[in-house]
Amino acid sequence: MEGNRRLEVLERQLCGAQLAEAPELIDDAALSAICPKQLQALLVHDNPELRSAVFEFLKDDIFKPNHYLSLMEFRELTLQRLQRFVAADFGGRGFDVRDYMNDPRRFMAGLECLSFCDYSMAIKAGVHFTLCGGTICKLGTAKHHNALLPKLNTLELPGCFGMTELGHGSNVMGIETTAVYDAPRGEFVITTPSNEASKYWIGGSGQHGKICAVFAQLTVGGVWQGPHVFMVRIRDDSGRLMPGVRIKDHGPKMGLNGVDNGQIWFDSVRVPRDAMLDRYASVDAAGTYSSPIPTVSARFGTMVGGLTTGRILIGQGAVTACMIATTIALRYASQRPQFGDKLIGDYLTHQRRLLPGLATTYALQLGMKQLKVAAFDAAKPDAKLVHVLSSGLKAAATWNRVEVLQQCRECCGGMGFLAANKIGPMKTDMDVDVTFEGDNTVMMQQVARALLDDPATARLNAPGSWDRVALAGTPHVSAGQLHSLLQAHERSLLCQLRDAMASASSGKGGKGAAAAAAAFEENLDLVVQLGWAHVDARCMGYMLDEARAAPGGAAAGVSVLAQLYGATRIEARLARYLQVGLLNGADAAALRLAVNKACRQLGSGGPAAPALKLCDAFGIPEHLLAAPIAKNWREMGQTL
Ligand SMILES: Cc1cc2nc3c(=O)[nH]c(=O)nc-3n(C[C@H](O)[C@H](O)[C@H](O)COP(=O)(O)OP(=O)(O)OC[C@H]3O[C@@H](n4cnc5c(N)ncnc54)[C@H](O)[C@@H]3O)c2cc1C
Repeated sequence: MEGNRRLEVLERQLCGAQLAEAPELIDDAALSAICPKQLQALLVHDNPELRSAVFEFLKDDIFKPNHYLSLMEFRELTLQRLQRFVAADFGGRGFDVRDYMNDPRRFMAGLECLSFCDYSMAIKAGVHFTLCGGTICKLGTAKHHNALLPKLNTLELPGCFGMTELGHGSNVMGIETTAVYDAPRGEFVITTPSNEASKYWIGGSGQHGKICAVFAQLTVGGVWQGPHVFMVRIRDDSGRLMPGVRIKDHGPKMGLNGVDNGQIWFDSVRVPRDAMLDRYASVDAAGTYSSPIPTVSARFGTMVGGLTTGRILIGQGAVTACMIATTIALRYASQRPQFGDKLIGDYLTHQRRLLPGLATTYALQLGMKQLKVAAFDAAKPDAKLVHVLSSGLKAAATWNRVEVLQQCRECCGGMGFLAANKIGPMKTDMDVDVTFEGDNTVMMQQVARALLDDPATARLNAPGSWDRVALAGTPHVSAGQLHSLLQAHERSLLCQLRDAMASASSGKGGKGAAAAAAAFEENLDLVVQLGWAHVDARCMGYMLDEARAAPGGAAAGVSVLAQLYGATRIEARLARYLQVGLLNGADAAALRLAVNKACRQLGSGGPAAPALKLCDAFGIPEHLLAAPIAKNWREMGQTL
């Protein structure tokens, strides 16, 4: 009897793949209620006047794309663009690096707008203002602020950020450059002890940089104190290299060629005692080192923990790129027929390739919004939350960008390959965002580590089997079902990793923390999946919160996309859901049909497709869309 029932269940599950009917994800009434204006207010939520002023400023001819320039001409143009930016007054206050401390949202908003125009300009500005200027702001004290920030504001002192070395990228603690205090002369001596210790990839150092925030291992009175930051002049006012400084220009890269990256060696370069950024540690004239933070690792963690703005900007830039590329590709799809009258946007494959990316772009934009609230608005920011969100969202946003831009490029066919249509140059210029400001694989490990270190993890129960959330046979899949699936998926990974580490550390021959760390490494594939799972569940939660609080026309748009987002994130990781029993074969089949149906609802209808309204809500100014196929492809080569 029991055997028969099991056979029946098995049969139902196997046949379910054919029999499932499409449950509804999206309600048609919600689609017609979408209001782009209300949605835009929800998505872009701070400094509207500054944003409009920067967008207006970017109408100048100097910001028009020019794909015919040589490497050196492009670098020169990028520098000139930045000079224009620092000279602009943007309705009265201009752009001020001190806003990194005083008004971080304004600081972010000003720089965010540049990535709508050109990534080289955005990154050259980011290196100068955020990495160099922000480091001075956060790790320096009044003497550094007063002496350096006014010169950064005018670009009199183009700044660089010297953290990475040839031999030490992701492992920043391992850098080898040394700074030894010479008490009789009251100076630090900065040295590159080996070629592997040369500063590598340093943005702005190849040609234009004059000052660099150099990370070096500090020794005072023979005692090693760990990495600290020193402001070192690398070129004099007329642009000649300083004594003891050697720089090799990296030359052409696969993209981002408006930025002059370079490699730097320091040969016993002497800098005054004041060159050390001393907010968290200082050395007095007699050579006494002091810091309120007792250990090297805690001190370094505090120093780099204060520098998350750059990481947030990179994540936001990736979301912006997805907005631009998706808008271009969907607009083109809504006008371009192929095989008779059928618009390419009406093919299911097209909808399947573009619309999950649109939903993810919304999810990540709302995730970035919450990250900014956590990082900049709280009276006392929750450092752990900021760390988890900034690491996870940076990785998710940039990996998502890789996928979205590739799909958009392919969906535009040959037109996607034309530089004038913007997607291609964005793809090559931005490819590095998965690597810099924290390599994505390493970032996802940081997320997982923080989750596993949380004492609440130890109390999570891991059931023998996970409760299935039945999608097959229901007429409608609710947001609650999707969200609880995403959360259960995250919990399943968390429990599996926690148990693997716990049994390694307590098992026979286990060696406590070292054995747990080895188990973590043994399961790095799951570790990265956990990072993703956390971001997916959090973003879905943020979307649902926004939908509950927003006015009707915005709530409709967010909840429609939350449905597609949740469903497609689950679909992308289906193997795990099936493996742990959160879904069965019939649910998987039903999910596929539900996603197909939702994509049809959003993407069909040519220029009237609801997806286009959702793109309008990004509020991208027409002059910054700058792709002829986003306007009227039939006029290519004539008026466009
Ligand atoms: C265009 C560009 C501009 C840059 N600008 C600057 C700048 O201005 N200033 C600056 O200081 N730096 C800069 N960088 C450096 C950048 O931050 C580093 O490239 C980055 O930190 C990665 O280091 P890496 O290149 O040595 O790669 P590695 O750390 O060697 O990583 C190589 C590969 O190994 C993997 N890996 C590494 N460690 C682990 C691990 N623990 N577990 C699993 N996998 C691992 C990574 O995922 C990656 O795929 C720039 C880089 C580029 C490309």
